[in-house]
Amino acid sequence: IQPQARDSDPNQQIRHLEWGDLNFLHTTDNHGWHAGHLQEPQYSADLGDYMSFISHMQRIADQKGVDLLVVDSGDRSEGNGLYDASDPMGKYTRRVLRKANHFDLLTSGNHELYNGTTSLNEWREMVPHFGDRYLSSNIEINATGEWEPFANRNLKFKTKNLGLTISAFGFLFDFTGNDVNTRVTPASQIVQQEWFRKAIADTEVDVFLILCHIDVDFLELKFIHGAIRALHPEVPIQFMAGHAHQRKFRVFDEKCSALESGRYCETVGFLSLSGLVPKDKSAPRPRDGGKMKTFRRYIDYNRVNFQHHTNTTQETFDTEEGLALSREMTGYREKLDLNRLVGCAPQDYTLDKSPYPSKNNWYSYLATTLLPKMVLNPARNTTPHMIFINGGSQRFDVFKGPFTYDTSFLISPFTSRFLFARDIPYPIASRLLDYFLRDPSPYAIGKGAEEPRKNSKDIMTAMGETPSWDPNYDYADVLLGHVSSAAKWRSRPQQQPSTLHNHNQQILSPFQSLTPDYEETATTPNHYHRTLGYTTIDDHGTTGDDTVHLPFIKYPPPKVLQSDVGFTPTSLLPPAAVDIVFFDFIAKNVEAGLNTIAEELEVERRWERKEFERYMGQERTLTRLILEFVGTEWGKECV
Ligand SMILES: O=c1ccn([C@@H]2O[C@H](COP(=O)(O)O)[C@@H](O)[C@H]2O)c(=O)[nH]1
Repeated sequence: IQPQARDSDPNQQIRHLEWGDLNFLHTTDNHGWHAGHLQEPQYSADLGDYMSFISHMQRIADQKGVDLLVVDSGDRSEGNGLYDASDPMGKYTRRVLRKANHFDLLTSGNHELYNGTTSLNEWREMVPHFGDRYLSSNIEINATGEWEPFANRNLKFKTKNLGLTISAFGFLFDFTGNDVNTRVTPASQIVQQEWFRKAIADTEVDVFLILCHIDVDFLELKFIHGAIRALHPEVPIQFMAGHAHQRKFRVFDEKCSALESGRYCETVGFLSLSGLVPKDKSAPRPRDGGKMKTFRRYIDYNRVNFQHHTNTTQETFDTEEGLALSREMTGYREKLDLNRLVGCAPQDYTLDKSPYPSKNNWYSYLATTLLPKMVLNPARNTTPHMIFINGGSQRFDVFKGPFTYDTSFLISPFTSRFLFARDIPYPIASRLLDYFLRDPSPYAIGKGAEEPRKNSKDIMTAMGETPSWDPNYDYADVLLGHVSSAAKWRSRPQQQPSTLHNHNQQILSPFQSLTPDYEETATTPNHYHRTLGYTTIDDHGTTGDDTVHLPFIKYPPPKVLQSDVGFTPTSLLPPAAVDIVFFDFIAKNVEAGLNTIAEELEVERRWERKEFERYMGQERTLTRLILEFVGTEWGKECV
């Protein structure tokens, strides 16, 4: 744990783990948070603590004679000062991850590929270090003038204790925002390639393991599942998924499920498979033969929970390696000056725990206060303008109290530049937001619904080209929006709110009456403390989270926010034209939006991206602007 962080409340109710034959610890979308959450005790463990946890879990697995695999689904990059403040970015993050060397298997996310230097450094430093264990079945890189697989496409191996034969792959969703030095082949095409079909034709495999940076509800998983199931109706398939920044678990069939383990070092996913029978007759027989069973649990990322699950104490938990790694990260954080106090946030500003717009919402604060004050171009300041920011550019809540140099990266890590399109006729400009809201491009974080998904034509083509395609699949549910059994849980009959009480005998709000943990709440002994946290509902029901929490309400964040400067949009006399100011990250969307609207309004003018100009200097990133704003506007007396 880092010196500035605090341990979580030790008096919370924690659900246990059920070990199986093959067990997993899974992380995803850590985005550089390896030093832990300094302002949130519930997620305050760091990578050193996680290493100690892994070594105890490994000991338990060995004592039980079962297997444990530690896997990561990518997006280790971007989103925390430890990653973003170094030059080159990620220098220290990659170093500590190599030193920890704790992954049995890992793969890449989209954030390893947005920036060409990031993908090159990942390929140069991480891929050779992890060797065969770094899996990437659908990414290629051109680092030497030739395209080559980014990492190992498939790994077949036997587990240490039970000798289970695993065939593992690594997939990224159909991502298109990567730099030109990488290319991503859609999973629907990979499943038809010779090498993949040969690999899955293997009849010795006990478990197909698909490590992927793909949300459990994305169509890509159905393609992979369908391709394997067509050859192996009975062999277990396990997806270890990522990207949506949520805790999710989805059942595909009796022997196939997908676990997604949240984000930002808030969650370690635990999954166990029991009832596995190795095809290799010389392998030891697992004790618990019989029907296959899958168990999942989302562990809150803190030392108290890690100790609970390993039956250790403050005195017996830490390993030498874990402590050394924590110290090393403390040193890097000091070197990067991450703890420097910049100002004091006067209140909490949240991305999705308060409605947009409202006074506690960070996007609202940006739109009304910060952007108009900080996004400046002396030559154009007197021209009325609209500033557009994609919602996904803002990554984390601001907490009341110390705002450090590190915080600026947690909130807004990207280096996008401000561009502008000058003198856009108001009738066109005023329709842009509506265009963005209708556009399926990804403007927000990990939202499946917003990624450009396949249409029915693509699916029919793929089905036609794949003779062994499983005709029993209901593809319509993907096209219409998947309704998993979680929805059934949500809609099951609830007790009347007026009869509900929490453990302190306070009447719960109607919203809380919807919380899945209520049944347990009613029987929870009074001495347990409840903190706000995850109360996940998934395909196995309502008890996936290891810590029994009170729920927080989540509101939809804006896909794109608009800040109007120098005019009042409701005025009867709007300006004839305005400047449109935006991040270069959405330049192509602005171009498409302007042209689509112009066409709709039968205006002849068309715009090209090369006409867009710099609104501010290259170094004036939003991260910098936030730092300057906080430093001058918020004061340094934290109460
Ligand atoms: O340079 C960038 C890169 C990404 N974004 C935003 O992030 C999301 C994707 O993040 P995930 O963690 O993979 O969900 C993308 O949709 C953008 O909204 C950005 O703003 N700038």
